[in-house]
Amino acid sequence: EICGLEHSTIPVGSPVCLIDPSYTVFGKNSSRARRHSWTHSSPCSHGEWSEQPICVFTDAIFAGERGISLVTTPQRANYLATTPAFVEPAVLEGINRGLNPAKFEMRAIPGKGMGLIATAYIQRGDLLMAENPSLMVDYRAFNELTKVQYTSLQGHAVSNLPSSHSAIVLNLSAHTTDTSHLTLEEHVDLIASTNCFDIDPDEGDEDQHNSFYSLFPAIARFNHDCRPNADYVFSHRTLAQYIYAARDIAPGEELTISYINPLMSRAERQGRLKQWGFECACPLCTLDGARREESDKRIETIKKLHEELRNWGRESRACPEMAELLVGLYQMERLDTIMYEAYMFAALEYNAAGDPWMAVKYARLAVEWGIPMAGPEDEDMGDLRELAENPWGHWSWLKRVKQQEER
Ligand SMILES: C[S@@+](CC[C@H](N)C(=O)[O-])C[C@H]1O[C@@H](n2cnc3c(N)ncnc32)[C@H](O)[C@@H]1O
Repeated sequence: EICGLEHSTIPVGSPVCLIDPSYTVFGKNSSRARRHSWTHSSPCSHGEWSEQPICVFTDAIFAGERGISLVTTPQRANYLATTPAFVEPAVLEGINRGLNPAKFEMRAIPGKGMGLIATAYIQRGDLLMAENPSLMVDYRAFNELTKVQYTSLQGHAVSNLPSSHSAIVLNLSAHTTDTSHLTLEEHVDLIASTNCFDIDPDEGDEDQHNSFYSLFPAIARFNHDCRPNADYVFSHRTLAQYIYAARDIAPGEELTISYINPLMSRAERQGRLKQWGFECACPLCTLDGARREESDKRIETIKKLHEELRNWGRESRACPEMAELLVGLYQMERLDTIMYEAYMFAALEYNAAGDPWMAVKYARLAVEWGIPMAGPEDEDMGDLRELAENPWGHWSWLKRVKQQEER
């Protein structure tokens, strides 16, 4: 209990509990140390073995009074409050808004609850949504607190949001039709487990071990497909999740993302999706026996090729033909959301074999497919741009040839 407040019912806009600046990661004397005016910052819970309390921090005026609630330690809340999303509101321009004109709408989808259907032609790379989280729950809460403690904090976190925002959150799928018998805490916990994404900490966050379980209420309406037509990427700068089209999409098609790693066999995928509480009936999972087996074999080969292509030691058998095989297998498997990976491997192998023109072709393809999926700030994208500009000056130039000569 660091704020002396049990249950905050403080009106929006009243900074009621300023966190001790000694909790900031920058230290008391740093110019970046600052107190954030959380509009609500209680209650707190302390796990039996925890070093720090875990509290609810709500900024009800975040993102044009949309609001955001964090369940985390004071130190991490204060760190997040120093990032551009909080201190430079201009970076949030265009986020949390629908497309104009709209290119999709929410409809009931048989067997899946609600979902999103394209109403206009969408091009690969088009931005479909950009949204800040309503709720971010530090994994420390799950690791250090009892279920009663963390569900209570989650309940407060949602109640603290502006009422129109909390109503949207409480209207999300809780993966069970009848929620009338549930307490608020149980209801919020079910909503969180049905809809949250794991968001890894950024480089400046000292607590690198704990991700944030994060809820984006509009993005939560995307259903799963093992071969989806859209993908997501998170920006720590804007604290927003961005969804981009991974291929061209025709009106009438459902917009989907993958909730899991696509490079898994059907049995593995089904096992993982059962944890989300549903049996996947996507086109890939419902292939007939022989075609399903072929898909599984392709995935197995892709994983073996990854091992060879990632190995820059002398013992690797990697070569451009192997990378071409990988590109072909990705295409056969319709791995549109990660196609850039295969192009990246091909660019590096051609360059390492001393074929600059094929290297530039694949580097350009990797950047073209990768920017919407991995984000323009992604390190690999920077490396591939350098390769495309100057293959001879790139670290991979003739790398495999030199190794063969040394043998
Ligand atoms: C993040 S929500 C997606 C939106 C949800 N359908 C709704 O009505 O708001 C995840 C839940 O949607 C349903 N769902 C998503 N993808 C599905 C799929 N491929 N097949 C069946 N149900 C699916 C499951 O109930 C899952 O727990």
